[in-house]
Amino acid sequence: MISVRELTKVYRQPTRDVVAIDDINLDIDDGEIHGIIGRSGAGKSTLVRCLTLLDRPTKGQVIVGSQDLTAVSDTKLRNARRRIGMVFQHANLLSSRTVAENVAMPLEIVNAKKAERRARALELLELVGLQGLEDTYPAQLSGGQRQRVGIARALAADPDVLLCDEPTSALDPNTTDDILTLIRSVADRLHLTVVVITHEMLVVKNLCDSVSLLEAGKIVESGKLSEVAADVNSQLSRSLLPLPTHQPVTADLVIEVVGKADAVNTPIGSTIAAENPVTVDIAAANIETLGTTRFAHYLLGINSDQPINLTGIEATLARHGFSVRVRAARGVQA
Ligand SMILES: Nc1ncnc2c1ncn2[C@@H]1O[C@H](COP(=O)(O)OP(=O)(O)OP(=O)(O)O)[C@@H](O)[C@H]1O
Repeated sequence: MISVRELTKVYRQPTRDVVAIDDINLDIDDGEIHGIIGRSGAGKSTLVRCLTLLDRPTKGQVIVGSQDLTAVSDTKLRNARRRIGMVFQHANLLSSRTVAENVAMPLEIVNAKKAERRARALELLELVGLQGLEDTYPAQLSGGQRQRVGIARALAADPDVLLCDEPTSALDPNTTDDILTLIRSVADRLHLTVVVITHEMLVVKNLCDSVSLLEAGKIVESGKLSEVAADVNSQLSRSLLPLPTHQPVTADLVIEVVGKADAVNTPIGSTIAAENPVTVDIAAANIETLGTTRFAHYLLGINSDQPINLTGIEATLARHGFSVRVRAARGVQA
């Protein structure tokens, strides 16, 4: 379990203070993959540095397992940090060292014997699918292979937590998919808790169990992927299940609805019209699988020759687990 409590980082500048991280609270369960998504300047890099205590937070706690990293002395911190393996955007491998030597570097710091380092490196290289490449040099590898070496190196000291900072931002789409699949499989096999910092929704969609949205140093939304996706009012839901471009909708009532795609047996329009005296047009739709669940996001234009009972429509949709957001209403009963 990782717990972040009231984490705050203020950079004091001569003319003003910059609050880069603003009172963040977060709990990540053991074995969970949690994505923290934010735009440029949201505070992602600062958060990574504070989580690893490379930068001392101004206030707050970072608790890994039962150890409060903010409470340990600088000398003990080096040991405590070994529980967190780091994966970066660029693997930053040493070009003068072989792949196996790069993987084993964290073990040099703890004075592991040469044979032990080599054995561990070979084991990890097999885990990340690079068996046979142990004696090659980084320059002989592709970007994706170098990132695999970076992941193996992050696992060398047997961490409990993997902290991935923009792990796929420098990779092409196919290699991104491969690396995300690899992170998922090593996390499952080694029962790691993973924190992924990213600006790419694709990473959240394809890798994470839960997600937080970071904006101006604050977490403004957070939850299990399936929960945030199902909430039509959440910004994350709109990014996870974006509607395709569509014509402007003119109708008495225009609503967006999100829910589990398999929760309705008949098309959504028939489901609503069966219980309400209205006609329903689907103006746009997106059905996507997140984790193991298929979600549907619809934009619906609803018309009737009598005043529309919005509460009745919401009740029908709620019974099927759909959340509703009203975009425009002009023929709706008060
Ligand atoms: N050392 C520093 N001194 C002063 N301000 C800083 C410092 N580091 C970061 N900041 C400020 O803190 C805020 C968050 O920056 P940070 O680099 O953490 O964001 P980010 O989400 O990682 O952005 P990017 O994706 O562009 O790297 C920004 O306003 C930035 O200008």
